[in-house]
Amino acid sequence: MTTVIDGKQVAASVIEAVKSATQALEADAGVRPGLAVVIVGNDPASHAYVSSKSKMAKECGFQSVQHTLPEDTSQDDLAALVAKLNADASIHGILVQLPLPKHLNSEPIIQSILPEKDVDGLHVVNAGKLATGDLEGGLVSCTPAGAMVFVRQTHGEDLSGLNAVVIGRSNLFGKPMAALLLAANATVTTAHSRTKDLPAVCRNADILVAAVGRPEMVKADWVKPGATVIDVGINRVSAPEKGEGKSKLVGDVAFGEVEKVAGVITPVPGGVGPMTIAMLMANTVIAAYRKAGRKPPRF
Ligand SMILES: Nc1nc2c(c(=O)[nH]1)N[C@@H](CN(C=O)c1ccc(C(=O)N[C@@H](CCC(=O)O)C(=O)O)cc1)CN2
Repeated sequence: MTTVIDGKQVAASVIEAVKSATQALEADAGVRPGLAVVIVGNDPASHAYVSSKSKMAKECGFQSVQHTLPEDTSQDDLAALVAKLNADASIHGILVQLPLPKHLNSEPIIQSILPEKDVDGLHVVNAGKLATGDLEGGLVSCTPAGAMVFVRQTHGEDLSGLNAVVIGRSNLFGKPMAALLLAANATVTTAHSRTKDLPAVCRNADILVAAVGRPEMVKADWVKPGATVIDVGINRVSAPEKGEGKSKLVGDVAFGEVEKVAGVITPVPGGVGPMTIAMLMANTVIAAYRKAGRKPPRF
């Protein structure tokens, strides 16, 4: 029997743990976690994600601040806002929603966030800590941290002897996911658009993680029977079966056929996606604990 992971349910249990940790920190140190979310421009999907983040931060008991900047915001104005948030002692986490409008360069903006407030885990200091196996000292990118919760629930803490394949090598997901799997002792292959015979590489995986942004690319005959398949893709495709002009979300995995082969699989929607926001809340509470000189809980 294949297990279909319920990402909403797992995310809800992370959120409950974040709420308890927030209450404990306020009671113990008088500190309320503060999260600032910055969005530039008019992208509707980004606005939906940001309003979910701000709403969830409030639900967790945080001080939640949202900065909505116009499409024509300059690089200097955005940098000035980040500098202001860096200097604000009531803000423990800063997140700049990606992608930014095309005229802005995201890299210097991300690198200007103080590493201890970089709740997206994208600063080179946090990426470097993860790459060197320091999982306690830094902040880990939210989507891979969430995917890793599923992996731990399925296989436990120690992945010794298991082959893991991550398809995709982005800084936001593929590289940190590979580093997390390696830190848990898996034998890790990072595959990408230049990988030769990708289906054969994937068939070797006990844990297969797809993050390429190509709708339903991973087919049943790419998957080892019984493997754990984590789908990170979120692709909007047309769905004429739902009516003219209608669309639906699909992952990078052809769920209908892969479900019959995999041992464990995440759906899209309702798999890794909800964990992204839950782990952002977890990172914010971790940052607040550290600022207060307290040992943060593990999520
Ligand atoms: N600064 C960042 N920007 C972006 C990140 C990020 O982690 N940091 N990730 C994505 C977008 N994202 C959060 O920002 C995100 C994507 C998807 C979901 C989610 O819950 N998806 C649902 C489906 C939602 C829908 O119906 O459209 C699901 O998969 O079930 C949450 C957050 C890019 N930008």
